[in-house]
Amino acid sequence: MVEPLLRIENLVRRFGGILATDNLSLEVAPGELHAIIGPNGAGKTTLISQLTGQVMPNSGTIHFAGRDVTRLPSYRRSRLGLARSFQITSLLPDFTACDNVALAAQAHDGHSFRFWGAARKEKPLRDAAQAALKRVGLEKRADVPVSELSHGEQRELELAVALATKPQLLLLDEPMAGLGVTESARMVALLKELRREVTIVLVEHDMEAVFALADRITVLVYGRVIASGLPDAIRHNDEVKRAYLGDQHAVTSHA
Ligand SMILES: Nc1ncnc2c1ncn2[C@@H]1O[C@H](COP(=O)(O)OP(=O)(O)OP(=O)(O)O)[C@@H](O)[C@H]1O
Repeated sequence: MVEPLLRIENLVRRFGGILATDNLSLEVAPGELHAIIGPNGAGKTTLISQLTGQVMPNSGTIHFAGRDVTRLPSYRRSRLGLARSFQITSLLPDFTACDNVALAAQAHDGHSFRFWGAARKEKPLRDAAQAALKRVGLEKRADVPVSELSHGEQRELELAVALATKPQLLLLDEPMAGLGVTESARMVALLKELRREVTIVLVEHDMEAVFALADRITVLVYGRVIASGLPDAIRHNDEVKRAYLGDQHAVTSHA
């Protein structure tokens, strides 16, 4: 078997009396799109935050690209190729789309924001930003301030910001949140393109999107993995149906 790009072993994280991550183990192979689903409060965001280093586990290990990154600070993980796209928008509204991406690329290269004024005009940074914008279909919106972009475009821009750091692994926390039907379809199409180039861990409530995109799906309930496997097996898993998918969810495949 290929060495996994991400290997999580026996991860535990408590918040007071709440066990947000309960002895969780999981592997993600290179090139895979691995979806993580589960009801509200199941611990999905807490897991992603432990992968990026924003939350430290109480115990357990995280290996990324063959290295133990469990105790590494976020910026070191980012340099190794781990990027997160945020559930809550982290864009600078008064800056243009291109500036936002260039800023992310510059921060990733280890420069402080103090040099931003000069960097803004720096050609290599702007070229890298334009390339990332092109990958998400926003090249014609490069000079538009974020505040004037639609919600769907802002979500695409968040992806471009993450891509500008040239990640090996992209962690996406609810990229479909708040999107309408047309915008969601665009996002699914975009992720189908991106998944050819980068390994993705996707946290998402939109089951149509999850089943259209995922190679494998892991289901969390109360911080615990209750099932992990191919989409078809998850769809038909009785415990998953009882705990999460239920009869009210019409889980259909786009494929
Ligand atoms: N900083 C924190 N302090 C205290 N409790 C927290 C903290 N972060 C998360 N929790 C708790 O940990 C549990 C898991 O929360 P988490 O946000 O990871 O779930 P989630 O699956 O991402 O939920 P959602 O689908 O609603 O985003 C919840 O019970 C939550 O209240």
